[in-house]
Amino acid sequence: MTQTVITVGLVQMTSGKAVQPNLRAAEAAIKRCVEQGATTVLLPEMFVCLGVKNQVEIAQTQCQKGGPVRSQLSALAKDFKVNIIAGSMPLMSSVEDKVLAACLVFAADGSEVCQYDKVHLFDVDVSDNKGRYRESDTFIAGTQSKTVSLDGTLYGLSVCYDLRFPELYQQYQKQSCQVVTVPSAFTYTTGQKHWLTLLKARAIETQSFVMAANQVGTHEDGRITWGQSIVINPDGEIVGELDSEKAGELVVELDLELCQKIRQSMPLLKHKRL
Ligand SMILES: O=C(O)CNC(=O)[C@H](CS)NC(=O)CCC(=O)C(=O)O
Repeated sequence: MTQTVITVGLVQMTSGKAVQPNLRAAEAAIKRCVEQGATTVLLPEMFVCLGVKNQVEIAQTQCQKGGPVRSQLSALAKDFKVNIIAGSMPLMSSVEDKVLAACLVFAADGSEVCQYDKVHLFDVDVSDNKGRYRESDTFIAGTQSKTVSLDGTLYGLSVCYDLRFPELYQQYQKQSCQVVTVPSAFTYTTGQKHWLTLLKARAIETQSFVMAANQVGTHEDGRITWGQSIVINPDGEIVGELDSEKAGELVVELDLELCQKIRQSMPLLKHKRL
């Protein structure tokens, strides 16, 4: 049945390099979200392993189909009867020694229902303690937008640096997505400057809810991420947010009728000329 008000959860965590402790932290956080009524939970980018060099090995031995990560997430979804939009994890690609940054979606019956591969790779110099980010050294870019319907709500999927490329979200607007998801590991430096503004812009432009779950704090590889996981409504207002200091969960209600109301009173899609 299609619901007009849904309850969603976002997980903000400080992922380290080892897979199992990260998975256990994600599991505990998902459980807390479900206890607060969430029926769909979003995990951040690379919740499974952040800042590692052996992504290929992790993809092959832990994130492969039927492997420990995907079986555990599937079991979690089924046991807690919750949809899980699993931020991202490294998955094998058709290119040797390169992995995809994949956002897998698990429905509440435990089935894997969608895979979105991060399209824009973060090959950027940032004035922070790390300085140089070259995601394409280990990752290969996806090429397609992806939507997924969960309990009758249509979600448009993206990951982190994708947020800076509005044309991806314009596709989700054209497909009438009600929610777009942005699991992230935004740096502290760029997050402080750009995170909120970009997320608000995407919500206002697409007239949909934006759910953004971010990594937070100082990670094992020394990098610092921004936190401030947040939900913004189609009118650009903040529905709820976490702080930029510590791990936690955010559970909020989304009134999906607001998408329709806003789209009716200001029909951006109809007014598009280019
Ligand atoms: O590499 C990993 O282990 C996890 N992946 C990430 O941290 C990714 C790629 S380096 N980070 C971003 O895309 C940050 C984007 C950002 O901060 C911005 O757009 O300003």
